[in-house]
Amino acid sequence: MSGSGYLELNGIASRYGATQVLKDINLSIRAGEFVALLGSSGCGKTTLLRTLAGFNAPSSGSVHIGARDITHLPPDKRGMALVFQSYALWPHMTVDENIAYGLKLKGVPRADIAAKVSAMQSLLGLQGLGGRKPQALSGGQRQRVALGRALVIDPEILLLDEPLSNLDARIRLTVRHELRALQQRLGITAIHVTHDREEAMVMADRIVILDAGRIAQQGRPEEVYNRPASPFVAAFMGAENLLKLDGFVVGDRFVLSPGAVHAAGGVPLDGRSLASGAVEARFRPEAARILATLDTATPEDGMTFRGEVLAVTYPGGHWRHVVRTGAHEILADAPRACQPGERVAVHVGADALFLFNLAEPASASSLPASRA
Ligand SMILES: Nc1ncnc2c1ncn2[C@@H]1O[C@H](COP(=O)(O)OP(=O)(O)OP(=O)(O)O)[C@@H](O)[C@H]1O
Repeated sequence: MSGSGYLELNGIASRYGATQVLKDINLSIRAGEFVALLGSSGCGKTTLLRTLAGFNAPSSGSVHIGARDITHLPPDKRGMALVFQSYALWPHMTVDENIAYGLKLKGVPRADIAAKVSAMQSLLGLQGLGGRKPQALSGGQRQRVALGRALVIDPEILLLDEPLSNLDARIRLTVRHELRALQQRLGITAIHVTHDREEAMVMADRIVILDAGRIAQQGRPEEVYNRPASPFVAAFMGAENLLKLDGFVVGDRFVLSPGAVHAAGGVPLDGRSLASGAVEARFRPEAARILATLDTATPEDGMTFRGEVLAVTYPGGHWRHVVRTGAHEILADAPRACQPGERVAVHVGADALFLFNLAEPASASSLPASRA
């Protein structure tokens, strides 16, 4: 074991035939922690969860719970429960029977089963539904039955594989909070697979972002959101606007060189590892501020560029502008609508500007190959 966590994954690699899916995964999870595994489709989230559950054997590496090596233990001996996206309830069984299922398999006495099932139904707000079959339940109720079936066996670790993605948007928001509150109340360790950034942000103590089978970054939600460690994480966390710029390190600042459509600017280094040369600048649409007039003195902190509004939409709460700057297009949100054809200046503050060194220098006058 390498870390001091409760659940430890060391050097986990996994393959399907010749295809390597997980590469050198090292993860140390504390008891009672809620960890979200976040990543785009096919990056290996489910494979990692199945490896934890014991359904996939890793090709190398180990899994420990405390001092116990569980790498080769069968799923039913791991003290874990898995909840799927599809709920996987038995259609011919009632709610009571579905929840009781794992207890029956364990040979728990009937009277104890009845008491535990009833307690679980109270906990999950399923009272009065015990006699119904799954098809007579709403999606949210089915999801709670699936959770009840998982939790009733008192697992040490709860594994959740996109359990909310079949719920409609409104119920999903409620169940997110219910699930998180329940996990905290029971003090259970939870690992939750999702490709939904907001879901991971609001539910998890820690987010682990996977990219092509590797951990791209892990940290508290606000850390990965505000301090993305790579262009991939920045883009995945919503900073999809991309400009390529040049700059140089002066003392504790990275100074951005002026170009044909952007003014000089800069950011405090503040722990960023940046070298003089070409950089990729990423930022979120909501971080871009459309300045009142082109004559506004350009702030030194951050970056200001000129452009032309191409299109305006109203997604709710703000106006979203497509702005052409140089040969490229970015998205910028504003509380008021600018008109297509309007010439604007756009400012992005230093805090919201994520800079990463590029291998090759970019010309300051040729702004980025950005939005696909
Ligand atoms: N049984 C299998 N045999 C071969 N390849 C597989 C198998 N299961 C998954 N894969 C491949 O392994 C890769 C990772 O799959 P995995 O299901 O872990 O991804 P994921 O991140 O959970 O994706 P999604 O969000 O779409 O569910 C994918 O390229 C997938 O096609």
